[in-house]
Amino acid sequence: MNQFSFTKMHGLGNSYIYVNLFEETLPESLLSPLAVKVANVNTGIGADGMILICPSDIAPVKMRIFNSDGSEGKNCGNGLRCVAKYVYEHGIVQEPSFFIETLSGLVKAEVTVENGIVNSVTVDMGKPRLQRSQIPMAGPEAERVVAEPFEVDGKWYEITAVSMGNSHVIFYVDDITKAPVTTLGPIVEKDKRFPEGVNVEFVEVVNDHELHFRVWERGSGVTQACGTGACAAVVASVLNGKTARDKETLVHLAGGDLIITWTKEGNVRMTGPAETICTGVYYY
Ligand SMILES: N[C@@H](CCC[C@H](N)C(=O)O)C(=O)O
Repeated sequence: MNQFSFTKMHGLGNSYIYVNLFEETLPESLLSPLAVKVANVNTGIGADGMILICPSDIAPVKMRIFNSDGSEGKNCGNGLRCVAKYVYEHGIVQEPSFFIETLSGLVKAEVTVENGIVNSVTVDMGKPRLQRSQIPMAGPEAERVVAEPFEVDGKWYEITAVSMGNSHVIFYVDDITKAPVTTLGPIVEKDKRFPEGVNVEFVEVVNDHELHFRVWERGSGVTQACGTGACAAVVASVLNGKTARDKETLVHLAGGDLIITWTKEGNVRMTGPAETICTGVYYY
């Protein structure tokens, strides 16, 4: 029987099984099936997926994220904060500010430390990608998708699409408690107009610096929080004239709050917590 050591961590209830590939070796062909297995709440450990903390040629560390259905995501905001906490607390990095490589590029993390423990992380998530071809979404390539009419099963909605390295589509709702997360979410996730699938977010605007947010994640379904999704929601809200650019926006997710700013320089900064739940050994 094979085995590996893991750490289960979460950012606002968005939990993953973290495997330190500085110390462990996992065959590439098993990564996707292992993510499905460890994520299973009955027969595995139980989580929204699996995240690998890997050596990198261009940064001190690289993150790879697998959703609970085994698909590989290109970015993960809550995962980045947890990876930052892990590598700092395990001495893989010594400075409080460092780069992390993702499948969609480099991001910069800054950890806030108290008595050797990281309790908050700010990640400069880089610039949102707004052209339709960058989402990617079917239609005229160079255009942005902002308040665009979108039909599902004979009903019309307005959508805004944003890539934070991974793809997001935002629907505005009047009352977040009535958002059709589990009904519209899975249909839109697999809609053919999004050839790579999409993370589906529902947003209620509270005021020009505060949003309520719920998510149906590509490959994982309902989660308590999605960091890249919250960043995309803030960008979408600026594009739709609902919140202000270069001003902190408080995003209320099911699992807690994130502070996000789309700066005038163009980058999106996200600040929030990262927590360790437990460590253990998984047998497969
Ligand atoms: N929970 C994440 C995003 C995880 C990946 C996503 N489901 C995808 O496939 O793009 C976050 O915190 O950003």
